[in-house]
Amino acid sequence: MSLPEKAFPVSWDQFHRDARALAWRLAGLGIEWRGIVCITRGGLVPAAIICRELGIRMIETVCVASYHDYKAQGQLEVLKDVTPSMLENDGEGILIVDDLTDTGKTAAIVRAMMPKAHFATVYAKPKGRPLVDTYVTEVSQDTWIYFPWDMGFTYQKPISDHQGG
Ligand SMILES: O=P(O)(O)OC[C@H]1O[C@H](OP(=O)(O)OP(=O)(O)O)[C@H](O)[C@@H]1O
Ligand code: HPA
Ligand SMILES: [Mg+2]
Repeated sequence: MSLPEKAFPVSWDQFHRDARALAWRLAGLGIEWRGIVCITRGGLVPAAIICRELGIRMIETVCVASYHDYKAQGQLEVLKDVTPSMLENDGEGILIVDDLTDTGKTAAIVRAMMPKAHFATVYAKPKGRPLVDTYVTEVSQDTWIYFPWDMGFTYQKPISDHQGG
């Protein structure tokens, strides 16, 4: 298995804009949402922005973990299931939110819980894209997305140093 080599760093400002763009797309669908189910932990951040924009106040979580090591996916664990009221009518009217879909494994497990829910992510890689109904930006499979909550300020080498010039 090859690990993603390219980097796609995202600032707070960029993430806010992209999550708002996702909210605009979702608003355009004209669906009256029963509630949001966000996939922790990454889905908490876009869910906060989307529920504010769409006026949704019923927010639930499904707690899933898989990337225990940096860039490497391990065993997928559902740490907490979604509350039963979200599962009614196969999840119809429910908006599932995550920060991104990569291999699509997390999306597949949550979709199976609520097959009629609408699945939205801010970013999508090609393998995960078919599992998502609405997303904003696609990045290639060999790219790692660096989210602002995982980052700090560090010195950056000049580009010429990387080129060995
Ligand atoms: O499409 P996949 O290959 O399944 O990967 C996507 C998932 O991986 C990350 O979560 P992670 O399991 O790292 O947990 P976190 O949200 O707590 O960071 C990300 O937030 C997605 O939920
Ligand atoms: N960035 C951050 N977390 C992730 C990624 C990524 O590209 N893929 C799966 N979890
Ligand atoms: Mg996650």
